[in-house]
Amino acid sequence: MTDTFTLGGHEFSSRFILGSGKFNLELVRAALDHAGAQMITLAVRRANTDAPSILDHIPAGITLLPNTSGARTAEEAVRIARLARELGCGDFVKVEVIRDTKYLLPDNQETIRATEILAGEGFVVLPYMHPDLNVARDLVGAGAAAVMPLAAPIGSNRGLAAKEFLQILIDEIEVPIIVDAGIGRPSQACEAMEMGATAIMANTAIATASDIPAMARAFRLAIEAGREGYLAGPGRVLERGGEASSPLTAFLDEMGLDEVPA
Ligand SMILES: CC(=O)[C@@H](O)[C@H](O)COP(=O)(O)O
Repeated sequence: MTDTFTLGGHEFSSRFILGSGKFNLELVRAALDHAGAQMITLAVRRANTDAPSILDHIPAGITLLPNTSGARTAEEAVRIARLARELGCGDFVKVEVIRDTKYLLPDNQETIRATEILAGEGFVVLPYMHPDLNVARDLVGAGAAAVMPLAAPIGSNRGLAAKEFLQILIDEIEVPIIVDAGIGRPSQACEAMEMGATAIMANTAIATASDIPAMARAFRLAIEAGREGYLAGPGRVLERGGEASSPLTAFLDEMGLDEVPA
């Protein structure tokens, strides 16, 4: 049975999504051919101005995820999302509302407002958010199809800085959790998947690698390994100072023996 997840009625088997902060054709090709991406984000402001458009290089069958990057308020995000739809980019939208220009952290409150309006207009809304349980619940209540909490600031390659809070969302929120931003290494993507994330969005880690196709492939393998590890149900971890055990101890216990017979 294939292990898939569904967003807005579309089924995805790939759990890697290419982000669009740094965008070029080599990266798009690597994401498709080596990372197996089935969804690629697109900054609408670029789709609107680039000549030739990056849109010409995304094959049919790949789901476009236009984002609202550049928006500083809910209203601006809504306007960008509507423009994306008019440009023929489909009904998916990644809501990004960012007022802070230093750390590029999302404005959770404006993101909730934009999500509510766009979900009401029939968009499949995937909001980029700072990982906060109350906000995630509000986003689900506002109609989000998934939530996209950051792992660390965008473009930082710093990994799972928000790990504790991501785990709370994974444990408590019923829509897919797509860990976005800051994932810098395949091992970090693997760890997020082992924690139970639904999928990973990454951009900078691959875009800034020395060998882009090789890093794209490494991400695919890491995400698949993490997912398999999660599904396999990782074994328990002993508390520090806990009693160590080995297969031999268990065997001796079963035999009712304290030590190996002479
Ligand atoms: C919010 C945003 O722009 C992200 O989608 C970004 O594209 C991915 O983050 P990284 O560049 O840190 O991987």
